[in-house]
Amino acid sequence: MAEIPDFLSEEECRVVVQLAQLKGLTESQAVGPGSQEETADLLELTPEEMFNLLDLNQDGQLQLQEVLANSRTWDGMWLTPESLQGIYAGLQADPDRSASLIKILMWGTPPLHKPLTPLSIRTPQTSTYPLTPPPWRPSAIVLARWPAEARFRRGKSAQTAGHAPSRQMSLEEFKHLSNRELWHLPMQPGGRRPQGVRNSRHTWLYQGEGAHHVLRALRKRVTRLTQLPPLLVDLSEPMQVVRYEQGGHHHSHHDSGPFHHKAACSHTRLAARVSSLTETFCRYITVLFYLNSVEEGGETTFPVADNRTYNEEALIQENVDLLDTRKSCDKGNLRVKPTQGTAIFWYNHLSDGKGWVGDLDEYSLHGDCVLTRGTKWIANNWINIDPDYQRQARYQKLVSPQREDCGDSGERNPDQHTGLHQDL
Ligand SMILES: O=C(O)CCC(=O)C(=O)O
Ligand SMILES: [Fe+2]
Repeated sequence: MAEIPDFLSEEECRVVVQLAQLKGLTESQAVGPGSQEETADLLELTPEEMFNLLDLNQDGQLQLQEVLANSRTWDGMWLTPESLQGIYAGLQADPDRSASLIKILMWGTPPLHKPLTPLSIRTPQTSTYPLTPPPWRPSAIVLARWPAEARFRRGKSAQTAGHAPSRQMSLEEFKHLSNRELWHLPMQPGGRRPQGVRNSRHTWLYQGEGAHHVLRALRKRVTRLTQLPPLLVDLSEPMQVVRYEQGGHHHSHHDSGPFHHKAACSHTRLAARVSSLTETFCRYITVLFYLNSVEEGGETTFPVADNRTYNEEALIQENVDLLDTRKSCDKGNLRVKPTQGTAIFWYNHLSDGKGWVGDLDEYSLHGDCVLTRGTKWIANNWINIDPDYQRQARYQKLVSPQREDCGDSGERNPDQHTGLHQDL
């Protein structure tokens, strides 16, 4: 991780904050105190419409697999194929796990998934991409309730094929899950409403042609900082601006997902020409700007930075959960105090050794400590690169054929990409 003081001027910070306010900020995570009813109201879908959306093969029955395939949850979390398989197996073996599953699927916060460590849920993402379709939200609940409901029949086709019996649900059965039930959220112990992975508001600011000159200048500066080809930076996500109020926090997470050939990257999904079960953000680099100096709390924490080994189990030990930034920020290895104009940046992936993006760097785990006084404004610039070189190349070709001369599109031998990856 590198810290760069005065990466932005005071004036630039002010402009970015104002542009974000002008655009309007939305709740970063809808699951949170008081949000349940509001979200239910927002979703204007009849049970038929919802069923139809979930019924991917349009056979008039909802297979468990179809619900799993739509298991995108709040806060943009996607489950890895391994996790899905684990959940699938877990559901069939032990229906009583449904209560914990609700927690995982709804929040994905490590403190809440403790009872389910064998399932190895490890893909909490940071934020909802602007295009996230709301209809997927209830699917997590449907899935969570799946084993608990007595109404499900066993899938005939799976049985006759000699596989483990799979359950499926008809529209009539689906309708029995009333709207209230669909939106049911379990309380935390003590009757408290659930706390989200993240407690903030955010918006997205486009930085391409026609955007405010400050935003465009920042994009250019990020290009110079990362020394990546401009096209890669230009084709990345827009700038995300986040505002935390007092009490705001963001539990520790990875900005990018672990790489699976079976999973598509959100940004190259359309070009991937594969129907994949899961999708993940592929964010090679994070550049985070502090837009104001924070009065108290709100540090960015890197709980395992510089650790010699990374062990997921060791993150949660003896009542200390290093991932819970509400409780354990003081136990992490590295904390950065937000200072206006400072940028920090880090790689979320390792090199594949051939000059391209490799595995997720688990040490890039980070979060935001609770803001104890004042307001905190930050902005994120994520540089998206698909660890699958051919998919990235296809994507670039598809979205910017006129820019092939930039030297980063077209089919090339992946072994030849020396110079693109910047090692720490
Ligand atoms: O607010 C911070 O300091 C960290 C934010 C973060 O990690 C994110 O938005 O992904
Ligand atoms: Fe993050």
